[in-house]
Amino acid sequence: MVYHIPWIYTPVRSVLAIWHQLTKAEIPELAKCSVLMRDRSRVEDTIYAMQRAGAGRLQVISDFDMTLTRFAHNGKRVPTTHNILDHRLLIDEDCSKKIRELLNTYYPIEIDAGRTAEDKLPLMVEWWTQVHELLIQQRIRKDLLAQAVKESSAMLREGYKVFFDRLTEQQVPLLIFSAGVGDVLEEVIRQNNVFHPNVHIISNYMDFDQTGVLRAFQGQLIHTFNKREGALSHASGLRVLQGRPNVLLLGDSLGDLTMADGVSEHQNILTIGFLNDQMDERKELYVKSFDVVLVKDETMEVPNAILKYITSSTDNKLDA
Ligand SMILES: Nc1ccn([C@@H]2O[C@H](COP(=O)(O)O)[C@@H](O)[C@H]2O)c(=O)n1
Repeated sequence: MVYHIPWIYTPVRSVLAIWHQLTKAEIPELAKCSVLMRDRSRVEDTIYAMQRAGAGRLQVISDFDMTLTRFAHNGKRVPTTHNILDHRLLIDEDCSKKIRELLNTYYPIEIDAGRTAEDKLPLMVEWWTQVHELLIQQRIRKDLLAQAVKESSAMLREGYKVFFDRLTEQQVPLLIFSAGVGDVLEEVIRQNNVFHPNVHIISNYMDFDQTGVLRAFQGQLIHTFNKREGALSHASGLRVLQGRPNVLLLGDSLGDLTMADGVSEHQNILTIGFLNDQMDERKELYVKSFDVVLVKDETMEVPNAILKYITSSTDNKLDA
């Protein structure tokens, strides 16, 4: 009502604005020049609302390849979970050549800013299906996967340990939702000592026969642009995620934005997108689509700072 009295309107608004500023999230990492935001105020309000709700109401949903793992290191591409399988122990030269040709054909399509997701979808199915067929023909042995991962240049982003450990300490579930290969993904996080009990994975898992030889892939294929289906069929059923309406979502592809579609009665969703490749072509689209965009940032610095802020109220309670 006071708002209807003009002379009181401005002071009340100013006091409210100052109060808002004072109580807003203070995260200096958001001021880095690699951080882009369409609406900084909305980002801060969302983070603040999540902080007030606390760690007990939070879940984190993250993509894996090129989101939790680096895109490049020392100027060289870091392998995805599929590419880790391109190892002499697992596949022969001819298969390796074919898989690389497919990557060179389809990866540019996956990241093409000029094509729609609908347009890309059948082509992604083609890519994944052909590669999985080739891998099955190679009769890959389960017992050799760990060694292939060990000898690969797979690398999680700098600051990954802080990220995984913080979530574990705060008992926040982490759902890794990946169109990569689940068995390889598990091995990467196991070898980095962060496969904690709060980590849940939805991915393409291999199906081995009794002798431990790859014979198929389990369940419905997950590729970059059908994560919504997986979110509705698998993630929505995960009991550990129930009663956690606030979501911190991390991805590197626009398809990753649908990973939280299975969260019922969500309250606050903050999306963070790593823009690793084709920066100039995709910047505008990413800023429109993700709340926070991290341009060519190989670290977990910003997600860690946001996470620390959101879970800081629980820290205080634990200290008390
Ligand atoms: N044969 C393939 C198929 C896909 N990729 C890449 O893996 C990424 C999928 O995994 P997410 O954890 O990011 O969902 C995807 O972005 C493809 O570029 C591949 O390298 N080889």
